[in-house]
Amino acid sequence: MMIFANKVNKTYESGEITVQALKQASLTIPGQKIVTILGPSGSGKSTLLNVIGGIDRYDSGSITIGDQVLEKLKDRQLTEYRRNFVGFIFQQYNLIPTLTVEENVEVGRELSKQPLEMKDILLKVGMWDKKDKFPYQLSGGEQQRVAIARALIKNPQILLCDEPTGALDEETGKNILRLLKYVNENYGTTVLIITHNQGIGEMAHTVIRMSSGEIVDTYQNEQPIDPEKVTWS
Ligand SMILES: Nc1ncnc2c1ncn2[C@@H]1O[C@H](COP(=O)(O)OP(=O)(O)OP(=O)(O)O)[C@@H](O)[C@H]1O
Repeated sequence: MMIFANKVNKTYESGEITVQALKQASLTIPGQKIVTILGPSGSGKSTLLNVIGGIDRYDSGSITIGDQVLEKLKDRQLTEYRRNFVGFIFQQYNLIPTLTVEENVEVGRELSKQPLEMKDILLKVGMWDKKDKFPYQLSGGEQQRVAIARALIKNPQILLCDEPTGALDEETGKNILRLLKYVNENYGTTVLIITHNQGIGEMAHTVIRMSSGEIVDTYQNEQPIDPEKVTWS
């Protein structure tokens, strides 16, 4: 699903301070790609992900996802868009501690109109044999696999990942990147990955660099490398 943003602006007001988190941000991302968003802390990466994902509204400009123009959607339609088209993955996994692996993933399934099969998804992420465990009984990498399953079971067109490997060591992090690549190749999902790790840019089809709310650079990798070969930092 194609993502198209044109001159998007977003400001946050907190007290007397105004922060312009997105300044005239424009980009075009063809469908079914892996895209990484690089940039220093506070450069607007999460804000960009949140407006694309329909978590947050923007002040001006336009975002088109497939055939939906987000600023034209009413709140209820934006919620529907988010539920049916978008999966989110965060650094902190955000699993519900009192629910098992399967129950956590069920939360994602119930949100969607066209969910995938529970067993298929848990097998794909390698968590079927641990479906009755609780989050505290799992390693960080396993918890992130469950979070990915919860996002994937919705069968989203777009998977938005905010520092998905930020809390993981190199080996576990690369396993998660391999899983994201698998998802992109086998489900045709567009995968957007925010990262501080420049090396992750090498496995993407497209790299977007942000600074002070602006998209300063976008480039394509002719030959994205395998996640195993990513330089970790
Ligand atoms: N809800 C909010 N209220 C007020 N200011 C905010 C809010 N969210 C973000 N900001 C500000 O907007 C700017 C961009 O923040 P954003 O989180 O998008 O940056 P980022 O590049 O994702 O940073 P990081 O890498 O640290 O997560 C920052 O100056 C931040 O303080």
